[in-house]
Amino acid sequence: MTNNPHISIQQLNVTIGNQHILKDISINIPNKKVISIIGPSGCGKTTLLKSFNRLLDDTADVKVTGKVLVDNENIYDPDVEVTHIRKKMGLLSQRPYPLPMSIYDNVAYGPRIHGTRKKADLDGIVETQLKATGLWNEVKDRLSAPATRLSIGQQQRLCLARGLAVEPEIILGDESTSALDPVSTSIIEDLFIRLKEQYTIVLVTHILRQARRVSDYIIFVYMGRIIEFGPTEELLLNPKEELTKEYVKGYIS
Ligand SMILES: Nc1ncnc2c1ncn2[C@@H]1O[C@H](COP(=O)(O)OP(=O)(O)OP(=O)(O)O)[C@@H](O)[C@H]1O
Repeated sequence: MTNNPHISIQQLNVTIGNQHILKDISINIPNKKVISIIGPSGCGKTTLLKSFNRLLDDTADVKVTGKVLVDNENIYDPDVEVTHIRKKMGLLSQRPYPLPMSIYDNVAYGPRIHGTRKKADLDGIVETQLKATGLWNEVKDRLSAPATRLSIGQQQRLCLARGLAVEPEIILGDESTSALDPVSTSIIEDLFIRLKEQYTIVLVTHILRQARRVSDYIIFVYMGRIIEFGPTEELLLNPKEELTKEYVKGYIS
């Protein structure tokens, strides 16, 4: 599983102020799988996810040491361009944040920034990505309507379509169904499962049932350290470490 990792984290340590948040993290994230990061509140899940696309750069008083190799390139090398890294990754946050513009323009936004100008090309991208996220039939007759008129679940799928439109390789999700109703949650989960044919997907989730439904592998984090990493069923049903056992006990019983 780790022969050809998409993301390889080596001796990553993150300190914010005088708090040591992530401690000696080393892990290989396999290509084109869904990986869930689980663990108790405050253990460092979001910080770990943010380290993948250098979103921690925006945090005051942060110190990052170690390496995060994406496609064998250390994204923390001083000469690496952050925009180049971010283009490889789409981030889906807890709540959908559609841009204050039409449905069409939300999806076309990224490609336009990256230089796609022709209407026919943009039309093609918009249709492809709205289809990929199962929205096309729901919105094809109102592409020029404001994105904010969509339901929250539709907005989250639109944000996913917007991210996919710049052709990332990796999708990062930070509790990206936590604001959604069960039906929309299930649609997004199904999308993750489908999209892993093309993308590596790393999700932070509090919901162990969701981790079981969607992921191939699970990373269990506790107090800033990776305690266990393994195939989903194995980690949830037959964990090796006592701490993992304790954490998943509630889920099993
Ligand atoms: N910008 C920041 N400034 C100071 N401390 C921070 C900052 N961001 C995160 N932390 C601290 O880092 C630790 C890990 O936070 P993080 O958000 O990564 O945890 P989490 O596991 O995702 O938590 P939750 O499940 O509650 O979202 C926490 O103690 C948090 O208070």
